Formats: sequence, C-alpha cells, structure tokens
Amino acid sequence: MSTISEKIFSRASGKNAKANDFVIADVDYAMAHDGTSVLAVKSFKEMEEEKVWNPDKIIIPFDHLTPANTDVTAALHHEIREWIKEQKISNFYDVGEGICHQLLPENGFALPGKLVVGADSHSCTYGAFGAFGTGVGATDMSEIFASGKLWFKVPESIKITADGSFNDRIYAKDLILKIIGTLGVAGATYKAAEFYGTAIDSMSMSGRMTLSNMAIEMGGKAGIVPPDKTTFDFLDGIAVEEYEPVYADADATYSNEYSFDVNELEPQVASPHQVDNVHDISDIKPTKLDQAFIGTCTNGRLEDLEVAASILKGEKVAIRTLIVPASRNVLIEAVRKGIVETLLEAGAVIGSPGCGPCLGGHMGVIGKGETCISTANRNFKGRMGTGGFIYLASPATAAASALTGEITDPREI
Ligand SMILES: CC(C)[C@H](C(=O)O)[C@@H](O)C(=O)O
Ligand code: SF4
Repeated sequence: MSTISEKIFSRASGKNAKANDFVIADVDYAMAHDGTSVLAVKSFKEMEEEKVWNPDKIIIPFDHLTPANTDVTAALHHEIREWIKEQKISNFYDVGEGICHQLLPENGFALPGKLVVGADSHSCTYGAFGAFGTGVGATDMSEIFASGKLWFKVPESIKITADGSFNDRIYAKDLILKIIGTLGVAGATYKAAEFYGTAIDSMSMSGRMTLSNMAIEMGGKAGIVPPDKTTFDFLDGIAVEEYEPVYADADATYSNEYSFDVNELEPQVASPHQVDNVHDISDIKPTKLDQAFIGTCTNGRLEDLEVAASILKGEKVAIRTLIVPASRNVLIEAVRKGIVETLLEAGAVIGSPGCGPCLGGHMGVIGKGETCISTANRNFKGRMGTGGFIYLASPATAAASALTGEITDPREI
C-alpha cells in the first residue's frame, strides 16, 4: 500500500516510512553547484568537520555563473576548486561542462529507487528516472556533506495521469505548463507527484526530464515517473551502480488525482510574472518580443535544439536569439548533427553550456521594459533583469517567435 516516495524513504531510512513521518535518510548522491556550494562549504567548515562522508557520492558542477562573470565570482570559484581538491571529490564538473540537472542524468547518477538530493530547487528533475530527487538549502547540504544523512518529512503523493498522443509541435513543456496552470503554483506543495498515462509512457527521457524539472513550480517536493524500458535503455552503460526500480502498489494512497488529455493540448505560454499564469497560445494577445532564449535544465537538450533548428532552418531570426546547450555533450552532438550550423546561419547566438541567462546572472540579461520568450522554468519578476518580462514556452514556440519577433504559434510557421 505504498507510494514510490514511501518505498524509497523506507529503504533509505531502514524503517517502514509512511507519508507525514519524519525520517533520517541515507542520501545516495548529493549535489551542490557553484551557486550553492559556497554556502554549503562555509557551513561545513563552521561545523568543524574535517572530511566529507564520501567524496565519490558528492557531485559539484559549476554552471550558474560560468564562465565567471565578476572577480568576486572568480574568487569564489577558486575557493571551491581548492576545497574540492582538498576533499578529493571525484565528480567535479568545471566551467563549460553543463547544467547540474543535465550532468547528473548524463553521468548516470540519477537512478531508479535512489535518493538524490541537490542544493538546487530543480533537483526534482531526477524524478524522471524514478529516483526521489529533491532540492534542499545549502546548510542542509553541509549536513549531508558531513554525514551522508538528512531528515525528511515523507511527502504525501498526488497522482497525475496524462493520456493521449502529442500532436505536431506540442511537447512535454506544453503539458507541464498546462498541469501547473491547472494546479497552481501551490497546488502540489510538499507533495510528490507521480506521473502516469499513455502520454508519459510515450515520452523520451528528455521530455520526462522537462516534466519532472518543473514539479517544484507547483510546490512539489518531487515529480516521479515510474521507470520503464525507455529509462533502462537510457541508463544502459552509464549507470554508476546497480539499481532497484521502485513502483507504487496498486492500492497506494494519493491525496489528490488529476487527469489530462494530451490530444486536446495546444501550445501553452506562461505570462509574466507567475509560472501558473498559463494560457493556450490562441488566447495570448499580440506580444512583441526583444529576445528569445532557448536552453536551461528544462529545455536545453539535444531534442530541444533539434526542434528549434527544424523551425529556424533556412530562415533568419527577427530578434536577439540566445541558444545555450544544457551540456558539453549536447553541444558536441548538436555540432555533429549540423544543428549548430543551422542555428548560427539563422542568426542565433550560441552560449557556452550552463545556466546562461536563466537566472539573470549574465550572458543575456534583459533590460528594463524588455520582453523575452524563454524555455526556462521561471518567469518571476526581475529574474532575467530588473524591469523585464518573461514568457515561458516550449523550444518550438520560442523558435517560431524568434522568427516573427512576437509570440507565435509554432503550428503556424
Ligand atoms: C541558484 C539556485 C539556488 C536556484 C535554485 O535553487 O533553483 C537556481 O538554480 C534557480 O533556478 O533559481
Ligand atoms: S538552468 Fe536555470 S533553473 Fe536550471 S539550475 Fe540553472 S538557473 Fe536553475
């Protein structure tokens, strides 16, 4: 009678864990990036800890402010690199390797049944692989660095079923925006979402990662897709260790259940400044844009760049168009497949793999009064630059809009 989360926490805590129980759990893999490792390491040092619990289970990607944007960032990067050497942390990914939530899956750390914790809110991405992936604050991460353990309240679960097939130019991003628009930004607060249905079954790992990535945008503690052949094929040859897939029992308890019909889905757009301010694209009034941004841990994968290239091929963009691959591997594959050439010929700018302008650090922030269509997961006020406006959409919608300079339905291009 258990959900996926209850089963994972039972294994990780060594007791029969039920929703709302407080448990101390063994963490399988712990991640902190350049943005959060600074505070995690500071707090680790304040705890007067000498050695991390296991240097092979800690993963540190530098992705947020990379390449360093200021001398202050450069000095912090330097300090963390020194600590990483001192602690002999084996899984360090320096500038240009990519975004944390792309690197953990690519390198086989996001595994079915595992508890994978990151000092970043979008660590729920690992749920795409049937892991319990969740984000914690930097000081909680320092506790994991020290002991490999952390306390958790086992979440209640909600069941989200999406059936049907995706019509042309409709994607996982449109589905998750629709879900968030329906449930609201607090609709899944402290709950673990489990995703089921024929539409989910048909999705690639890339699409499932887009889906799980945004669970936090409705308050979710996790967003889990039960692992299947697609998952196992992806992990074949890359999983860092053996894993035991975990599934919910047929009579598991869900605090809420929701159903979505993907056959009916239109391209979705989240208007400023809330992620649940979601509309069918046909209801969006004509909106002039200054910039298009395709990338991030939500939609910076090869499939996403491929879709963008298929729309931009042989055309010229009408506005600044920034494309930032989610990882070095994505970029290499995009080069090999001629995608990068197509994008450059269309007038796009290719950034070095990382978070890029997603959180307004650098590499493409927008000015006061400017509007950007972005494939990211957040459109909060000021996120990409003070006084800016962000519309969230799929890579297809962003690419179609880049061509016209206003929000455009990709089915009409
Ligand atoms: C900087 C980091 C703490 C933050 C997060 O946790 O999500 C960032 O990745 C974001 O997307 O806003
Ligand atoms: S790409 Fe954006 S949402 Fe993802 S981790 Fe980086 S800053 Fe956060």
